[in-house]
Amino acid sequence: MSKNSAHRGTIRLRSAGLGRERWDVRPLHRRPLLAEAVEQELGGREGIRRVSANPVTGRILVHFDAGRYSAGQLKPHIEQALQQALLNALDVPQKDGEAAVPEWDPSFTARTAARLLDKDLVAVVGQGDALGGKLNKPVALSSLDALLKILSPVTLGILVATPLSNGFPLLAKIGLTTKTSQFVFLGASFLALKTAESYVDYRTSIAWDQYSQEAEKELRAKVFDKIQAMDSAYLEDQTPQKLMSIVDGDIDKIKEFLNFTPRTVLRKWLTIGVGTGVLAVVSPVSLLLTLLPAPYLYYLDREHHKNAGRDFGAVSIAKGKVNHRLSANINGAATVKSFVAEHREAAGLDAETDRLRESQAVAGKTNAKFLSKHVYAFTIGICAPLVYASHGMMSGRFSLAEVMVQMTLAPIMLEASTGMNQVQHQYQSAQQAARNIAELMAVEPRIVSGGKLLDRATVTGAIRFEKVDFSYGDTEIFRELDFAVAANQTIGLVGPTGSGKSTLIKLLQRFYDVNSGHILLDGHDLRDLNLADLRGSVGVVSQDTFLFNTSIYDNVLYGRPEASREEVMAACEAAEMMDFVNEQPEGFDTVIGDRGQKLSGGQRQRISIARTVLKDPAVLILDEATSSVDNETEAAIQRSMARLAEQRTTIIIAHRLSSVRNADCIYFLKDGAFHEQGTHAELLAAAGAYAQLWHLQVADGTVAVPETAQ
Ligand SMILES: Nc1ncnc2c1ncn2[C@@H]1O[C@H](COP(=O)(O)OP(=O)(O)OP(=O)(O)O)[C@@H](O)[C@H]1O
Repeated sequence: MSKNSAHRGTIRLRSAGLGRERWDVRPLHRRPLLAEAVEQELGGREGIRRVSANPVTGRILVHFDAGRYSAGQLKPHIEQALQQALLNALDVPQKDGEAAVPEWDPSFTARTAARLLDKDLVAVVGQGDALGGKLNKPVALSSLDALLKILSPVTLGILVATPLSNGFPLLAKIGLTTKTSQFVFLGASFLALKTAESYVDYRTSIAWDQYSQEAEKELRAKVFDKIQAMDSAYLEDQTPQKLMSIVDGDIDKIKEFLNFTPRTVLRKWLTIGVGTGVLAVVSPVSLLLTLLPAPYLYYLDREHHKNAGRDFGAVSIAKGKVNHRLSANINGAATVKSFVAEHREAAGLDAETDRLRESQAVAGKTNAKFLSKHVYAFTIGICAPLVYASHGMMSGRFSLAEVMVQMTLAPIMLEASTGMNQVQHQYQSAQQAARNIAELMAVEPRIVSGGKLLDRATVTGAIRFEKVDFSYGDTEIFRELDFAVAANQTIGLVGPTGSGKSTLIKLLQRFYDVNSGHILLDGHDLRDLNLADLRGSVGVVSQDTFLFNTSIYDNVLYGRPEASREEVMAACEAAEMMDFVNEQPEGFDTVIGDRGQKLSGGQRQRISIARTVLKDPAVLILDEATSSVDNETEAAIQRSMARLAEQRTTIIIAHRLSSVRNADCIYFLKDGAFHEQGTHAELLAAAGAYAQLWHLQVADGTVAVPETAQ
């Protein structure tokens, strides 16, 4: 058979219309990365307008200029795109200017695709030689374990046959001439083998556990480091659930795979290998009969996997819906109660649990059906070699010992030859998990620390924006923005929602880099500065305070972990939080709940201020820090913030203008540019947008001010 005919159908035209064709491209099946790469490769070719590759179906839909290609002419382009995508993925070096593989070679693609599958898993799990080397011990123990598991039942079989046998010449050769001595020897050997098996079994489990746990630990640390190093643009694009599913679910899948799959495969192959060797000597016919039912059992297994996948998928969806409703009800308990919706919610839950029960019943039936079929086929399957062996004994072809060997080996080998679907499933699931991890690890953070160190104690906090252009993707936010804040000055940033105030602060902390222009801190371009020094010099108190589910004390200490207890206390005094801390049941040791939900907005805000006081940054940013509290609490918080603002550069962002009234300069930002700037008095006198907003807020009571201040 020629190489090409062996791979006929790898790429096949499925349907065609004017300017569009759908192709079956088998190597894309279940390979999302490859599908994506082929989309790019093919999409870049002349006359191709749009390509969508579907890794679930292994099909590719191509829209093209009808005048450029006629029906079926796309095949060589798909072939080349596929091959090129594989070469790129494998980093195969290309000769200068030459196409890497000029001719389509399906067997190359099949081989390369197989390597590509391994590549992700190996790259993710391998992590250099360290873990690879640590495989020796579990592999050796597993092999020994598998060997013992097959030797002990065979020994038992021979032991049982001893009283009715004529004695074993092999044992006679080592001096065991009587049946009794052979019986005792075989009994002792069986006991020794079983004892060894039990011990080795235990050591094997531990060795694989250790191996997989170490892999999990290293992997989790690497993924966590990677996420920590990612820039804001990337993180804002991801949902927390997606990252959590990688850090948690995908790493778990790889751990489970490493813990169980290699040892299962080893055991199966060794059992089949050794069993085949022994049976081939005792009786090749018996070997054949033993393995005869294996393909049918494999088929049963495969069908079951398909059906179970479908049915248990439905169970998992139904379960997800029940859980979702339960968690929405628990989290939104107050809303449910206030709308007196308990009965409605209970009825909804009832319907969901009914659907769950129905789907579980279907899945249970599928399982039971499979089990009974499997047991039936298995039992009938092992009958054939056993009947053959018994008949052989009657006709004098086999001794009882030989029959016993066949009887013990047949079920063990048959069992070993089934269940490969499960192994395959575990492999595929680990592969997908490895792909997700590999994708994450391949993302390069765009914000990289500069080399210039800053002495945080001597930073003055002078800030300058020079002709700063910035956009989120295509959305332009700032164009040639210029402004400066002198050291120790306090400025206010106000303006309508969406005008770019928070973006300016993100740029100042280098969560994003400017498109062009410069932002300088103490005369240094932020991109040149060591990132930790830069961020250590800037402190932010925002409306969106994130607190950890630990004690009040630990949350404040987060600002500067090396601070002394006295320093923490002083920071808390400055934030005027001692009164409320003393009212808590356990004072500073009170644990404040997830995100600090056991505290009020104002109390959370004060912890956030104390944390920033402790950090003692040269530049202080107050981003809507008092927007969620009442006027009285605002006044108290502002006192603390005023203390915090002394001797440092402060930027106050606020919608409530009373928060910025005392600033040295107030900037009114609109559509990414400063429309007005000046002191409160100057801006009121100018009677522009700021003054208008101020009068509005005074009129509706948003700000409470003495008459003289108006
Ligand atoms: N991560 C992001 N990706 C894309 N666009 C963004 C992102 N963050 C903000 N924007 C957009 O940039 C513009 C400025 O947003 P920004 O948060 O800086 O405004 P703001 O003045 O702080 O608004 P507010 O007063 O409501 O907090 C808005 O149009 C917003 O939709």
